[in-house]
Amino acid sequence: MTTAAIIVAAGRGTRAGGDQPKQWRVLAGRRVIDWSVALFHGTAGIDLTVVVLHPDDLDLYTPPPGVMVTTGGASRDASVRCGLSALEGAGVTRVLIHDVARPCTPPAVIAAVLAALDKAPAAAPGLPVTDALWRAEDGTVTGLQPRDGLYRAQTPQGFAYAALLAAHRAHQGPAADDVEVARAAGIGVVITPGHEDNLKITTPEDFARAERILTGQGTGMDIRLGNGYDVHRFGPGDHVMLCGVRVPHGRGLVGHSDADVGMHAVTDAIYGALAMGDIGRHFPPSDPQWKGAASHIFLRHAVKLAQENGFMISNIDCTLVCEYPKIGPHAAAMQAAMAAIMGLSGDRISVKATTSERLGFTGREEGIAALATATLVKP
Ligand SMILES: Nc1ccn([C@@H]2O[C@H](COP(=O)(O)OP(=O)(O)OP(=O)(O)O)[C@@H](O)[C@H]2O)c(=O)n1
Ligand SMILES: C[C@](O)(CO)[C@H](O)COP(=O)(O)O
Repeated sequence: MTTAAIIVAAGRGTRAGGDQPKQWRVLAGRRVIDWSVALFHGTAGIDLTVVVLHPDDLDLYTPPPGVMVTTGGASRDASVRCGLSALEGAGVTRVLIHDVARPCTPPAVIAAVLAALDKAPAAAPGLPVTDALWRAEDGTVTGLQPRDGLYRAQTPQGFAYAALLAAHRAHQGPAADDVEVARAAGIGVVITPGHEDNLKITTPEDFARAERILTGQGTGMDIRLGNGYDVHRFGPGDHVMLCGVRVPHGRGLVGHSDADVGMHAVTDAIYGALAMGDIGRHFPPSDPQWKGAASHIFLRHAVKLAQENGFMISNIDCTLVCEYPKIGPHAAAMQAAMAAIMGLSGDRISVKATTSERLGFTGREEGIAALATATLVKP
């Protein structure tokens, strides 16, 4: 079984506007064509990739090693025929045809088409129409169009190679896509799951949406990661505050506030994920009102800032670095204390510890260090 992908890229992109066809525009740091080729070239299940270019564009494209280039025709179906012909004699058994203008296709969409081709001669992704459909004239609704059984067609569309080549050669007149050509030749086409992110860049507005998807923001989720690091030195005292828990110890930690080094690292991780500075910026040590302050004030502030900016805290991971006190016996209480302050369930907070093998300032028991990571999600 040899599977090829044909990427049709010979269109002029007239509806998308701009001073060059849409496949040459840069989105999220890469040209549209490069995103689309990368969906297939070097991907498991795809053995060969062919890019079909307009004759005027040949100089614009240096194919990655292993990618074939051929020239297209005056219409999409003519370009597909050029791509299919270029593969003759290459031993190809299955072929996927993809629009270069769909650079955001989720891998699962491609995988579903390939899987369906194991059992059917043709398969293509589609999305059921969910909105009501109107008929209209001059901007006024003239009637309703039943949407039952209607799908929005996407690519890649997959076929047994020889059957599609024969279907294209026999086809008379234009065709919207290869499913139309295959059906005209009596080939049944299975519908596989499409995806909203699999948009075809058609109009100028589509570029911004495609860019959001390609930068990971089009999933509807904005995911941020922040880290925090803090150190406090030991001084006189009979306990230390660590992650909201009073832990008996022969010495205390020195600081402007209660010196809860773990909670400070967690707080800074949240500020970091929000790109909103650190504790020192929000609670300056020069301000006497924070002298001896309980550190949950800082953590609550960071959590509130996250909420005000539309983020929920997905998880926190905090590591305390010290020889003593031993953290293990208190870790569960620390998790519970921070979960209560942050309004999270305990399984989203991790508190763990390590020694530094007696090396460095923590190894010499001069102080305690803490590192933390926070993941914030805006749904
Ligand atoms: N002669 C053509 C026409 C279209 N296509 C390709 O077919 C796909 C779908 O077509 P469409 O979105 O309509 O692209 P364009 O034809 O470039 O756009 P427009 O119709 O706005 O000019 C695109 O990947 C396009 O490059 C092609 O290879 N050869
Ligand atoms: C093949 C196709 O992408 C299916 O949706 C589409 O038909 C091609 O684009 P066009 O805008 O119809 O030319």
